[in-house]
Amino acid sequence: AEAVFKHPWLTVVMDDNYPPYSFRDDQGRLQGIRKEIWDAWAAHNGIEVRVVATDWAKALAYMNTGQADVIDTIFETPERESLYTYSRPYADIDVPIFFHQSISGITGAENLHGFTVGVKAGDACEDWLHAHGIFSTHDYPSFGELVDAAVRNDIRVMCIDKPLANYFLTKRDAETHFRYSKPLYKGQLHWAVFKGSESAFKAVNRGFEQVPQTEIDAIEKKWMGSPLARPAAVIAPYVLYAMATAALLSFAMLLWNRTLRRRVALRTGELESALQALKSSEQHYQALVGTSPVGVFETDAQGLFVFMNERGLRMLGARFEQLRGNHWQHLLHPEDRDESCAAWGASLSLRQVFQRELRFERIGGSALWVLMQARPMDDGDGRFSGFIGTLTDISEQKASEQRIQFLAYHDPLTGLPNRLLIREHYDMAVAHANRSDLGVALLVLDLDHFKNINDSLGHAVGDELLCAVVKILRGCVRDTDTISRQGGDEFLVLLTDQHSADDAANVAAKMLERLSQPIRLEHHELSISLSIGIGMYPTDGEDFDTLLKKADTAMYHAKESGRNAFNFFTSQMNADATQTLMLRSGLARALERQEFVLHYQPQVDLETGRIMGTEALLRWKHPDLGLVPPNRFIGIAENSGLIVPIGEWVIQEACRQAAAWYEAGLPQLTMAVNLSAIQFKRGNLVETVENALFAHRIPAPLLELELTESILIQDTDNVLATVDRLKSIGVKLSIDDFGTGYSSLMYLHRLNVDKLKIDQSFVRDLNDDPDDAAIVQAVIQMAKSLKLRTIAEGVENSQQLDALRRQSCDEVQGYFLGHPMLADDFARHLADWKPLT
Ligand SMILES: Nc1nc2c(ncn2[C@@H]2O[C@@H]3COP(=O)(O)O[C@H]4[C@@H](O)[C@H](n5cnc6c(=O)[nH]c(N)nc65)O[C@@H]4COP(=O)(O)O[C@H]3[C@H]2O)c(=O)[nH]1
Repeated sequence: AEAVFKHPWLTVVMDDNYPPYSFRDDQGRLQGIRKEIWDAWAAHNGIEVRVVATDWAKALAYMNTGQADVIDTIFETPERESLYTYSRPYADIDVPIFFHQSISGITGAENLHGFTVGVKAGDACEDWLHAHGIFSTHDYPSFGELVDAAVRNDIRVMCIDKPLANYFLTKRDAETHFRYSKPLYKGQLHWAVFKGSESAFKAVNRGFEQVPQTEIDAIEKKWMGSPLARPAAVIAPYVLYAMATAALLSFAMLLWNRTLRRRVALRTGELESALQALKSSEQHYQALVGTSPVGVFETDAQGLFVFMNERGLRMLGARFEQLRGNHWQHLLHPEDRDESCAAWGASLSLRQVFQRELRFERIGGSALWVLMQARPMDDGDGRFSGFIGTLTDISEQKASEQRIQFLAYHDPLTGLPNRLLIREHYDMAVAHANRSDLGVALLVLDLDHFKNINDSLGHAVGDELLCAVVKILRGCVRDTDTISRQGGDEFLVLLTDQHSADDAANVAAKMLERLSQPIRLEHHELSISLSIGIGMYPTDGEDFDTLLKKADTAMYHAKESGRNAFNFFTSQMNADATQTLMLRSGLARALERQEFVLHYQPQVDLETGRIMGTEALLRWKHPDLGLVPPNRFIGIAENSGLIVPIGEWVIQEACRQAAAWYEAGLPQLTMAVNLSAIQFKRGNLVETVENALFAHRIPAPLLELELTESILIQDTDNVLATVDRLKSIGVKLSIDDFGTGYSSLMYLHRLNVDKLKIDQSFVRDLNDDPDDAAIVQAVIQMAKSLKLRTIAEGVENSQQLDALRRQSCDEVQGYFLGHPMLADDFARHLADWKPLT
């Protein structure tokens, strides 16, 4: 040994602060396992061992400067590997991070960033931390001081060998203030010699072989209570508790782990089979939806389509790209939109199933009837997530329903409404007539001798004829009227908006006239006539059945009176209608037959009291009816357009008469002539007037044209233009019946007229009705402010005349001053006239 070692003794250097292996007691004496083991080594080998126990850094320095043969209580680290040859380890040491209990979550080096880690200077842990990227370390000269700093809270984290920490913390009664992580690494305690001192190494090893194991075990047991292989046993009882708890915990953990694993396995199995079930149910669902005979769709919470199966797409004639992101309500047929949207809104707010028959508009625009059923869905958290539903095509069902409905209300042969439907239409027409103060006519039509055609030519020809008749009848009525077939050869016709019985008579006459032409069928040409009975609402009855009965009676009268005729139920109407017919047919030839004549009514200037003008009033000397007043035929003439040539004749004749009077030596008079609205629309009014004035050399200002308000309210721009042209010729213009219309005031400032004619309805009660008096007064004042003259018509007595004079009316006209009379009579009237005083 002496040759092997530097001296005749063995120098062993070690840490003096590494309990329980090596440390100093309160008196400063060296104590611990390693000291006693080296004592035993010395005793068994007869070689002195000088143990130099000191601060670890110094111990290293002592060794490295060659002052010791052996260094003990040393850990093997990579840095030291090249320096020493190590003995087999004699103890396993955990090196964890100890941290203050207020800190949580430190499990290893990865959590140490941001902390200053306390270490003992030169300790292997420092090397380890640096190697693992932790450089914020703070060195303490000894483990004791490191622990003291931690107990003082100077540092809160320290890296320290577990036995040491336990030893110092227990000594300082601070073990419960700290927790520790799992070991950063496990250190192993060795003794070592310098590399190259193999002989020394062997000698020391051989020396240990001399020491019986029992003795070594005894030493360790003395300091630790159990051999060193169980290092924790050395330390205070709490460590035992901790270890027991840890053991229990790890057992519990194991058990829990195992249970957990089993549970996970079980759950995984469950999930896998659920997934499998889901996959197959998804496939089922896909197959079901794909082959479903109904449309299946899904919307999101906003009502936008997110899915539609093939069938649904085919029904709608769409590709899904055309629907995606579209609100389903955009597809609704406009007529169904409002109600369907309201019903949808209600289902949504009540979270109820939506079910409704409605129409969609296909992509091409055609209508599709569907039964739509949709169920609101939620997203599992109770939030509405959209609708899922079906669309069943019910177009065929609807078509047959409509067909049944149609047949319930229509005649299958002609497609005309039957009696049920015309009855409904009647109620609507009556309601409308009441609102607009008009009448309704119900006509019963029966084809004369239709039975003969059926019997001789067969039912097929009869049917063909009926359809042809319907076509002709349709051409005689307006769209708002209704033609209905009652069966056989009988029809009903409902005429709406009837101003008078004349309207109905006109239609009936038109029907008779049109049907008087032969009807061409496929193989035959047939002549047929009609008998028509007319009932008027409200004159003849108010309810449908009463009116129908009366129209029926009237129809039989028409048949009795020789067929091919129409008949009103009321005798007066019959008479009127007959007369209208006569007038209509006679009017066309009245001009050429020179049946018209003008009567003249004087107009008196109230300032002078003289007759200064006359109004030409048309009369028709009917060969059968005698003298017909204009109110009976002007309307018919206007309807037929005959008013244009008749009106032209009036202007010519009035001018001719004015010239004749002038030539006969009568004073110059203004000649007032009435114009019809139709003359403004058709015909060349301005030219007519120019021609007449020119032909008879009448100064234009002597001709006064009377316009009615009805002229002024239609086609205003044209009327205004014509009025302007007439004015530019120089003729005078007056507004007839002023005050009876409603728009006259509006036109007054735009129309360049000369005179207002106060309607006789205001004059009639001038002295009895204060309202009329006020109106007359107002019209006169307004006219004055507009610099227009006024003439009051219908003056029948002196009281009216006086009142008008008091109100400063300019002119008067009426029976009191002279009835309308023939030209010769007028000339005499004029000659006999005594100016008013
Ligand atoms: N109760 C009563 N009536 C009086 C009195 N003085 C005159 N009359 C009547 O009142 C009507 C005045 O003519 P109007 O307002 O232009 O109303 C005229 C005019 O609008 C129209 N009319 C007459 N002649 C023509 C014409 O040549 N062409 C056009 N388009 N319409 C004409 O026929 C309407 C009726 O003419 P007439 O039957 O001649 O009826 C005339 C006249 O006979 C009176 O003191 N008391």
